[in-house]
Amino acid sequence: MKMSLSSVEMEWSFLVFSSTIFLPMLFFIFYKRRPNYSRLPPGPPGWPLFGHIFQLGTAPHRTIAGLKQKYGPVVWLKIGSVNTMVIQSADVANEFFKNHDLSFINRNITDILRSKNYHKGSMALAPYGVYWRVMRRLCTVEMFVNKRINETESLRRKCTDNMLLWIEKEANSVEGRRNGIQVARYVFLASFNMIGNLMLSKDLVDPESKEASEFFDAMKRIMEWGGRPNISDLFSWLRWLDLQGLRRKMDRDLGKAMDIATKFVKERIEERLAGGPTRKDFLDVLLDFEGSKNEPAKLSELEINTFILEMFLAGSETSSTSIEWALAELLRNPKAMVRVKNEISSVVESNRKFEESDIGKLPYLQAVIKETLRLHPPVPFLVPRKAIQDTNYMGYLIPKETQVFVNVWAIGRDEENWEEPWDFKPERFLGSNTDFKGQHFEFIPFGAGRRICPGLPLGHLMMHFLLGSLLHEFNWELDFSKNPNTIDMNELIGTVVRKQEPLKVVPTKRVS
Ligand code: HEM
Repeated sequence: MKMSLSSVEMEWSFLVFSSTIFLPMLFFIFYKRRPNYSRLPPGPPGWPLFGHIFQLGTAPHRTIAGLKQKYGPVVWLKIGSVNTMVIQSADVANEFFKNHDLSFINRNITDILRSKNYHKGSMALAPYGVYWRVMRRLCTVEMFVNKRINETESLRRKCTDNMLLWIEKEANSVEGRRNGIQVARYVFLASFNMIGNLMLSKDLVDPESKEASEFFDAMKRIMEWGGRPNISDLFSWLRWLDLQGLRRKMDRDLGKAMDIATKFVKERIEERLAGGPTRKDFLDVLLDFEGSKNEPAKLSELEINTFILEMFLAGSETSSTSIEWALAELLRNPKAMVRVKNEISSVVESNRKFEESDIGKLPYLQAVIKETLRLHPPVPFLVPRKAIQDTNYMGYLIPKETQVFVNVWAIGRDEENWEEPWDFKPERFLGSNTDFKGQHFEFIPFGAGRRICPGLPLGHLMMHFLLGSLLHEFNWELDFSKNPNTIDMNELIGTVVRKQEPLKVVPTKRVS
């Protein structure tokens, strides 16, 4: 009995001993290994109420990139009352898209995107759910699938030929010869018409028509309002005052663009009712849609109109801006210009046009496009995501509703991934398998994960075809007031980052 008691005592003393020695050790080990749920990512101190608004400057992607050195690749900001996390390196982007894509799958809907109920029909803003999945499926299976894209080559040919004619005409005018032409305007119109033909089987714009310039200007303004910081988003309780008048401006310009889209849809519905031809363009696909099981039976008029507009908004400015940056970089880097032109003339005989089928034989042209997108991603923060739930990300507890910027501009210029990251060097992509399809996180200008740009195959083709044709048909020079060192490379921040000073160039037609 005594023996057994002393063994109990011994066991007890052992337990007491072990718990005083080992438990703190275990706790220490556990605590050290446990992800740190209790804190937010680091970031600079902000102002009460305003947070970091005043510190972002005129080019927030550049300002925030500068914070990486001090705060690391995941930065926490308060933009007014909005919790904001910024991701700024390939490694943390990899973790974000591979392991947390679903937790951050929604979008942040700003005040002006509620104009005309745009957010209710938009796929880019739709929350993760049935409607978004239906529209994504239509995009990937019906519109941007390789077969359909290949079938519509002649439409892109027609739009590109028109663009080349417009450019030639203006280049030969007195004004064009003296001051050069704004090339991005023509590329925008060509991209716009390409999307118009795919969507609606129509050439929608002609630079000489009044409606064209009205539509073009409305679209440009919509993009600009979309990229402006808005007090209504920073302090939602001030929304009703619309202090900067952005909601009013958006109502006006989006209303104008919506009216034009509505007109086309109505015409098509009437044409179909009158027994007109089935075109099987994207509008027909939208009108023919019949949902199964939990899906909506048909798409509403608002959904169809908004979707059409969105394709133009998402596809034309991004592509034309990229081509403008590419030409500006080539003019600043004459060796690269000579090399890409030589490559094109070695593949495309001078007595024929540049064809889409040439693109695969032109690795340097492809590298020029990649290098342009690395240095000038048109959407530098991607389309901001939003946390659908509290999420443990990299040991930080990110609250529900936090908006997330993925700073692809900073990632594309990160010394950890790129040698001489500030220089335009297309050859870095030659012989490298790095591409922009969302698998190489050091280079994600089209995004990654479930919400990666669905228009990537079309955007890719349009950019190569348009730039290749421009380089094949013309020699490009700067107007007399500029030289390669004085080209203005400043950015104009909107939904898409454009060149602040539109590139003016003097084209000379190639002699065949
Ligand atoms: C240079 C060309 C283009 C670039 C750089 C670009 C870039 C992007 C980016 C960064 C996103 C957000 C991705 C994310 O959240 O991870 C996006 C989304 C989107 N893009 Fe593009 N894009 C281009 C061309 C196009 C084209 C040609 C179309 C269609 C005609 C298009 C339609 C869309 C749509 C509908 C979304 C929203 C997807 C969703 O939320 O699920 N884009 N794009």
